[in-house]
Amino acid sequence: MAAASMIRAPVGQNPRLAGRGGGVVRCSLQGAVVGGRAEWQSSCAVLSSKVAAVGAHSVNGHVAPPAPPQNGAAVLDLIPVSRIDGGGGGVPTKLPQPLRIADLSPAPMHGSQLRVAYQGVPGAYSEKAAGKAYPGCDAIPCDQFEVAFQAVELWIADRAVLPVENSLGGSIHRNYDLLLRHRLHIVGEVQLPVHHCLLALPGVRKERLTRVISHPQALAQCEHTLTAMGLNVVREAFDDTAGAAEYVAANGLRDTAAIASSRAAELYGMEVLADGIQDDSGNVTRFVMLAREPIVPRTDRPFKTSIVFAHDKEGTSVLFKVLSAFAFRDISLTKIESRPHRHRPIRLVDDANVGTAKHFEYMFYVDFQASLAEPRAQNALAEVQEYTSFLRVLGSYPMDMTPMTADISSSDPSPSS
Ligand SMILES: O=C(O)C(=O)C[C@]1(C(=O)O)C=C[C@@H](O)C=C1
Repeated sequence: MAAASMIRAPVGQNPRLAGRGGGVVRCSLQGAVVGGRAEWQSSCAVLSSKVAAVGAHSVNGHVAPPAPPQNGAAVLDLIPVSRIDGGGGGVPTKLPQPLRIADLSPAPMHGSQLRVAYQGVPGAYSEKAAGKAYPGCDAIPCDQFEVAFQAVELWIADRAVLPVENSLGGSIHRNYDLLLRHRLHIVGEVQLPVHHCLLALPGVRKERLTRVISHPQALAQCEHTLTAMGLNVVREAFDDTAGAAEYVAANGLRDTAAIASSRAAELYGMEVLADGIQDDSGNVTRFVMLAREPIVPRTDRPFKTSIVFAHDKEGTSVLFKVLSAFAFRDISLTKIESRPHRHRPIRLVDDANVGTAKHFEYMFYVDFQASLAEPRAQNALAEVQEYTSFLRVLGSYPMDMTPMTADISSSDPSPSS
């Protein structure tokens, strides 16, 4: 898997920089807004999500087609952007490259050279998950989940691989919300064993540490082990695990450790103070693979289908009826998640005698173990539609059947949809 340039949000939209009030910011990256998009003095290329939002489609000097073709669109090459001189000189160290014939060829559908967006920087677990999902792909780091969604929508990437749940930390709610807000399809899943290390600058001893930084999920997954190690120090959230390691290294922080992977230690010149610090040795994160088009569901291997629905009727029986539509057909549910209904978060129910009751309204996300190609799944969904006011199939895709103990670098390359 080749590393690629990073896609970043502009200063105003970057949660790493916004509202932290002296918290963790990555001082190694000097922010500047140039020509309507933010660029940082770093080795990474930058695409602002603001630019993406207004549809400028400018990537490192290249302009993507405003209305991408439906099939086999050209995928533009990401090259390092011009760097911004700290003194304001703005001397570009690398100019935009001319488009080549190869840049105009249709996006490959399998494996090598597929451009896969993930959230984080090289060394993040999401990068590893992208490599498991699409061996040999070009992994494209993005600074936010939302940017990874947009990168696929704007044809800058062919796929996105994003975490949705962890065996210790639970659901990654942000991605559930984004799945609903965007129109991408789930085309596969990968489950990645997550093995955390405590990283510090070479020569730093544990006793000197006053702070541990990492992704909130990683901090949660190591909470008890850190305490058992006597590390009752400040724990601070960072955008991703590898980014935390990079930050400690770039700023020479000798009082701060990061929780990240051993690959992050190698990449950023950090020392592993402790290995395997997750609270459970079977710590696993599940990622979904997203694409612009759905895959054709099949029945020759185990499939999972993910749906989201809402109902506008009162009472709990709707949920019961929906779930029984699967139970009666012997379809196992593997996951159920509820999120606040964005457009109608509260329902007021007037009761003449007692007053006004206020109920929260929810969107329900359900994963079930069947392919949409199976009549029993189609019938279950037809029934669910009768009970619900809104129903969307997020995807029907092959289940990740890789043994948990397998070394993913040598494992069966899973579904490459
Ligand atoms: O920060 C990273 O390295 C990530 O890839 C993100 C992430 C997550 O969002 O859950 C992925 C896997 C681990 O559970 C910890 C963090």
